[in-house]
Formats: sequence, C-alpha cells, structure tokens
Amino acid sequence: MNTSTRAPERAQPRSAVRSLLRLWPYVRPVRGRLAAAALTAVLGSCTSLVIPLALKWLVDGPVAGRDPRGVWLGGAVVFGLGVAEATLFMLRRVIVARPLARVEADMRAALYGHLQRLPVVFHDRWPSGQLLSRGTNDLTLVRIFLAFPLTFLIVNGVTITAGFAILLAQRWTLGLLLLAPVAPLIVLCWFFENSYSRLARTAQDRAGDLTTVIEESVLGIRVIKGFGRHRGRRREFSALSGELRGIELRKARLLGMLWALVMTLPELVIGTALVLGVLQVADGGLSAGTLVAFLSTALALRWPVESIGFLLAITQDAATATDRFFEVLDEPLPTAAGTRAGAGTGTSTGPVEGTSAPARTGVRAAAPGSCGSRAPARKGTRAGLLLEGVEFRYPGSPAGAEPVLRGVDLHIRPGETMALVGPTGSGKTTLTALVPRLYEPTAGRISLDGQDIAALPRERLRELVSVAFEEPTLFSATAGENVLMGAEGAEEADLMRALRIAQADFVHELPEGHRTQVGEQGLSLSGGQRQRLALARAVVGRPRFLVLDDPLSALDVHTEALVEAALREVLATTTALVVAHRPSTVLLADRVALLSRGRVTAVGTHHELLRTSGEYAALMTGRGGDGPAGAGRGGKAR
Ligand SMILES: Nc1ncnc2c1ncn2[C@@H]1O[C@H](COP(=O)(O)OP(=O)(O)OP(=O)(O)O)[C@@H](O)[C@H]1O
Repeated sequence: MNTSTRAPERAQPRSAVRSLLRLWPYVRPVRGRLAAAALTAVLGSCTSLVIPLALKWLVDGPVAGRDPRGVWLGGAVVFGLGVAEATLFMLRRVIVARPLARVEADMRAALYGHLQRLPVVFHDRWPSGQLLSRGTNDLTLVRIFLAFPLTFLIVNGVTITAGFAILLAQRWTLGLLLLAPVAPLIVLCWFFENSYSRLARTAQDRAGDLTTVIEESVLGIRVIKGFGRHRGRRREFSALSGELRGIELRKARLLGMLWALVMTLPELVIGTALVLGVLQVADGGLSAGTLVAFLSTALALRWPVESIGFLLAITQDAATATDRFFEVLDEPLPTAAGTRAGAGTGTSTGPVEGTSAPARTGVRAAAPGSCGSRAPARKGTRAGLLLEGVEFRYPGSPAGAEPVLRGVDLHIRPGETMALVGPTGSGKTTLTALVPRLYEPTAGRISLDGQDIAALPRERLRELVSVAFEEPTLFSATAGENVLMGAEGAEEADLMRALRIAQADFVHELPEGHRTQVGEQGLSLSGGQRQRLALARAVVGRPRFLVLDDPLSALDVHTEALVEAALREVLATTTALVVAHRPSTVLLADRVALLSRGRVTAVGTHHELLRTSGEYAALMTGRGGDGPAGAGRGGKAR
C-alpha cells in the first residue's frame, strides 16, 4: 500500500490512565452527571448483592419452617429487589446518555476547529482519512469508554469488594478459596493490557489508512474508471483491509484468551466451594441457607469479574483513540501575527544560503527599484506588493535540497497587474501561496503597502488578499454561498457583480438560480463553470490584492475572451499577481516576471521580454517544450 496515505506513526509505550486523564477538560462539565450515574450503578449492583441475603433468610426461615406466608413474602422481597436493580441500571443509562453525547460533540468541535486553523503544511503531511477517522471512529470509542468501562470498572470494583466482604463474613474459609484466583488474574490483565494496547494502536492507524484509500477512490472515481484501474485499486484496498482484519483477529484472539481464563478460574473455584460447602452442610457445620446465600453471592460476582477483560479492552481502545485525538490537537497553531510560524514542522525558518540578489538575464522593471533591489533603503515603506529576498523550502524536503524559491525580489506597484510566467515546476504556485500566508517563507519578507504580512493579523490579511487557485474547489452548498465565501458580509449585490465579472451568468440559468446546490466539490458543474465560480469568489470582496493561479485555464476561447474583458475591469482597481501559462492571460498584465528554477530571472513588459529573454520567448512560442504556444496573437503590449 502506498505509505503516503499513512499518518506520521507515533505509537509509543504509554500509560492508558495518563492518556485518559487528558479527557478531563471535556469531562469536567458533565462530572456531576457521571458521578450520579456511577452512584446509581453502584446502588444497583449492591442491590444485586442483597438478593442472596434475602434468599438465605428465605431458605433458613420460612422454607425450613414450612411457612407459606413467609415464602410468599420472601419471594416478593426478592422480586422487588430484582425490579429495583433493573430500574437503577436503566436510570444510569438515562442519566449519562445526554452528557456523553455533549462530550463527544465538544471534542469533535475542538478537533474540527483546530484542523481549520492548522497551517497548510500540516494538511500536506496528514492524510485526510487519518483525520476523518480521528474525528469519527475514535471519538465514538471515547464516548463508549465514558458510558461503560469508566463507570463499570468503578462499579465492579466496589461490587467485588463488597461481595467478598459478604463471602468472608459468611464462611471465611470458603471466601478465601474464592479469593485465590485474584493474584493470577491481576498478572494476566497486566500482560493483556500491554499486548492489546499495541494492537489497538496499529488497528486504529490502519483503519485511518483505509478511510484515506476509500476517500481517494471515491473522489478519484473518474480517473480510476477512465484508466480502468478499479482492479488495481481493489487489490490495494483488499491488501490493506486484509492487514486490518488480521490485526482485529489478533485482538479478538487475545481478548478471547483472557476471557476464557477470566471465566474458567472463578468457575473452578466456585465448583470447588460448592463441593466443600455441600460436605459441610452434610456434616451439619453449615446451614443450607448460608450455602445458598454463599453460592448466590459468588454467582452474582461472576459478571463483574468476567467483564473485566472486555472493559479493559474498550479502555485500551479509548486510550489509543485519546492519544490519536490529542496528536492532532497538540499540533501547534501558527502564531497570529508577528512571527514566522514555520508551521511547526521543524523546518528551518532562519535565513539560509541563496538569498543574494538573483542573476537577471532579462530586462529590469521600467521603474527604478521596482525589481531587483535586495534590501532597499526604504524597506517596507513601498506601496503595492513587495517581495524581498524571499526563499522557500517545503517542510520535510531532504536536507541539502535546493529551495523551491531563492532570492525572489519583486515589486508590484499599486494598481499594477504582474503576470508570473515560468516553466512547469519553476515555483509559480508556491510563490502565490506565500502571499496569503498559506506557507511561510523560510527567508526574506513579503509586504503589502509597506506592512510585513508576517505581522498582519490573519483576518486583516484575508481582507486584503483574495486568491483563486488553479484547482477550483467548490463546497457542497449553493452556487451563491460558494461565491460569498470569498468575503465576510458580502451581499446579494456583490454576488451579482462578482458573477458578472467572472462571466458566471450561467448560474442564473441553473434550476434555482444562485440558490442551486452544486454537488460535492462542484462536480455537477463543468470545469470552466467551476473555475468561473472560483474567480467570482476571489473578486466578490473587492480585494486590494488579487492572486490568481492560472484562472482561465479551463475556459474555451470564447468564454476566456469574455472573462478577460471583465477581469480587466477588476484588475484596473487592484494590485494583482497572475500566474499565466497562456499568452492571452499574460496580455492582461502590465508587466511580466519570468520565474526560472525558483528565481526571478527577468521582469519587463511582454514585448520587452520577447525581445530580450530567449527563455521567455521559447515559453511563449511553445519552443521551450513546457510553455504555451501561440504567443503574441494580437494582444496588448503595455
Ligand atoms: N506540497 C509540496 N511539498 C513538497 N514539494 C512541493 C509541494 N508542492 C510543490 N512542490 C514542489 O515545488 C516545486 C514547484 O512547484 P509549483 O507547483 O510551485 O510549480 P509551478 O511552477 O506552479 O508548476 P506548474 O506550472 O506545473 O503548476 C516542484 O518541484 C514541486 O515538486
């Protein structure tokens, strides 16, 4: 199986109790209810221990004395005690149901909130299935633990202690006999816990991997079908599912062995006690009522003892689930503003080699200082979008690997549109991701109108910068809601304007207009329609800075021309960085920056670069292999 679908493995020896204690902040608000439920269960369990004492009175009294009224009375008491026990256990369930649903919901909300705030580098590292399984299966396991083992390990402890006190009081010799298996059972449980916890961790991790495979297969169903890969995918799925099945079987075998021993040992000693007790009754050393009471008490203790293995198994599953939950929650959030977060990945965030001014082969910017000055005297005071000595290396890239971006200096003046052109893999998308701080530069600085973006509160940054990515992601919501996500507080008029600019008027023809639900990931729309909605989302908030990653790639020539015309209107009032592969998109820009192997190697107008940069000319005419063809068809040369 592809290991890239696996989360960072962190299975380490740990104490189940210490793991579960971390749940306290979530359990604290419902501690009163949980305590009341435990108390109710203890009362119910103790009621069950009173039944043998009533039986003793019944056998030694009314039954021995042939007193029918006494027998009826005794029977009624035993019946009443049975009803009371059942009622108390039912009450316990009623008391815990609602608060435990709340604990689960609170934990899920905390996980979801944290996931939303974690940086993109975290999501690059973690497979989505692992996160899904932590937010669903694992939290269910925690709720089951709080509902059963947490209460019943306490209840059973109290019941077993009280039961043995009754047994010892009735016949201490037989009582001691029943206590004999306790020591071996404790050792057995200890061994079980150690082995089971390792298996539980592996099983839950593999379940997360399996979720990732299912999710990828569902999302990628078109590719799988298109390439006839379903057999291969099924084999991959079966292998992983077989691995999980094997681990679950080992868990079941381990639990079965524990259960068998936990059941057999008490049965053996109860059998022995029965034989010895009968002999003592025959000798006249023990009353029949006492033997009945003794054996009924011993039998009443069977379930509390036998269930220990099962309760410990759920406890281990829940401890593992808690660890997995907190592994995500412990991931540090990026600092609000003011520092380079480095995204908590252990990546060097300090300056590294290669921040020197890039070698330029092409034309300098028309205005002095608009490109190329590494550390200008008026640092941070220039309006527009300014990148100074920006370097970026993806977290987790091999030591000594070249940074993806090196010494990038670029100044986009207010109101200017800069096209970013470069061969595939040169770092264009990476550069655009740095402006809205989806990633943090490993060196250098980016400023908007003189303000370092690392010092800007994220909300402010989101107001200033809007983005449309190459891959237009839409959500399961209405077309209008997808667009309005682009701006806080935007209204219907803004929506209409954005739809018009993005040439997304097709929305009005949908069955319910902009209130039509678009499917998961917008799959009910064509690629070009999704791209236009994504573009509308980027412009709906009238951002000061616009970053567009090849926004017109999926449009037909006719629609592209319409969108370009409308985009010009927007670009005239914003400062924009537009990744462009096609000459027609380049022609929307005032100037062009050529990115080559992570460096800006030339900046100028389209025509200047065509004249002076061989690499640019090759890209635009398609002679460079990676670049678009058909450059210079008409177009504006500014
Ligand atoms: N999340 C990531 N983790 C590690 N490396 C990455 C990641 N994303 C991109 N890269 C690497 O960074 C380099 C630049 O990628 P980027 O997507 O920025 O190029 P690009 O110029 O936008 O390419 P294209 O024109 O094909 O979209 C590539 O070598 C790519 O393999």
